[in-house]
Amino acid sequence: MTILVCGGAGYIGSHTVKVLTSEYDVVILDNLTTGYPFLLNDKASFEKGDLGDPAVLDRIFKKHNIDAVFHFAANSLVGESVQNPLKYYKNNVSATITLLDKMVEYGVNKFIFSSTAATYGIPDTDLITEDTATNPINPYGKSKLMIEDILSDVSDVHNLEYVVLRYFNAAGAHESAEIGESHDPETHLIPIVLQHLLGERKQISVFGTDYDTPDGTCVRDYIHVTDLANAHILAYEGLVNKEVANEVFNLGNGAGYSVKEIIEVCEKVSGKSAVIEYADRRTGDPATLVASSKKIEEKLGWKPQFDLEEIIGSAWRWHSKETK
Ligand SMILES: NC(=O)c1ccc[n+]([C@@H]2O[C@H](COP(=O)([O-])OP(=O)(O)OC[C@H]3O[C@@H](n4cnc5c(N)ncnc54)[C@H](O)[C@@H]3O)[C@@H](O)[C@H]2O)c1
Ligand SMILES: O=c1ccn([C@@H]2O[C@H](COP(=O)(O)OP(=O)(O)O[C@H]3O[C@H](CO)[C@H](O)[C@H](O)[C@H]3O)[C@@H](O)[C@H]2O)c(=O)[nH]1
Repeated sequence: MTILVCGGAGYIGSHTVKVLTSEYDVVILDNLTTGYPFLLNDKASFEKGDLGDPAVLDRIFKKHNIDAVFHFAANSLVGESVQNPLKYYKNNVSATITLLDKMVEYGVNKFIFSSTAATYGIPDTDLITEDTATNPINPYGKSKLMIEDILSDVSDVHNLEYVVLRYFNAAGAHESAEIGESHDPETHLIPIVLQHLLGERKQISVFGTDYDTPDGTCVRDYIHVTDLANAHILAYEGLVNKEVANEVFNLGNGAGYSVKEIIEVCEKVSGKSAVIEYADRRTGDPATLVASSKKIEEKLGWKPQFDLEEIIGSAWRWHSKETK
């Protein structure tokens, strides 16, 4: 079995490739716009190119006997998506349509799609299930929901089966500390706090202290990147074994932690104290986003293996190594 991983030189894609290569042949397609050569895996073939380019896809589908596509490649900065919506609709929607078109043409009929909690917008519940209404409030979340809708329509008339995985807050690094989270600019809380504790940033800003949460700061559901990687493999095997088809699943730990709590755990793990600036709210941040992942537990037996301290511990080992 050969799996094409679009975006395999990025954060979550590279961790999934690491798990996948123990059992499957892997081809990575990446244009290295936000991914890095050092995240590429020696055991996988690498095709440099853009998934919006039909000629690149022709080359790959002719050269490799692809059985399934895992699609991580996207732009995913919420603020940037508001400033530059066309970039998001072009890369996240248009390029994905090109990919789906070529999959249909070449008869590649299994697809695992990276979606996001941002599809829910500002939900009116504290525990989000897949039945919670989707109401994205920025072009990034909208672009992901558009692909979810397109997948549903395409699978009605073509031989294409898919699983949509809506990740909550991906965090942590591989246990080897060989790969970990690398974004430039980094906007995610945990790497920012750890980079500060390693002396790379003067201070950290807490965006908003007046939310309707126990300590006034935003609550999120942090999920280890290896747990996300494992969910992809279960989803793929579920498609192959006909246990699931054309389903949407949340992926989170089911526990919410506030920004203040995250900083405290980072301080505990690192043994260092943070310099904190309390700042205004960041536009578009919902107060609380916590996932119910009961559906994927019941249908595919997925269960997260890592708790918050393990997530932050693995990230700390990665960032400490990266800083040396
Ligand atoms: N990081 C999170 O917390 C999070 C949460 C929810 C959803 N997601 C989704 O998960 C996926 C992976 O996120 P990540 O944090 O690993 O991002 P990332 O930026 O590290 O990885 C994306 C990869 O895709 C590549 N890429 C982008 N556009 C491409 C194109 N047109 N052609 C070829 N390659 C292209 C980039 O070079 C990069 O290697 C994204 O789809 C993102 O929207 C991430
Ligand atoms: O320097 C910082 C960075 C973040 N935060 C806060 O920490 C929380 C988590 O922020 P992140 O940026 O780490 O994560 P988000 O919850 O904003 O983003 C996650 O969910 C989004 C959808 O809601 C996207 O899917 C995104 O890729 C994913 O990481 C938020 O309340 C944010 O305001 C700070 O206080 N200071």
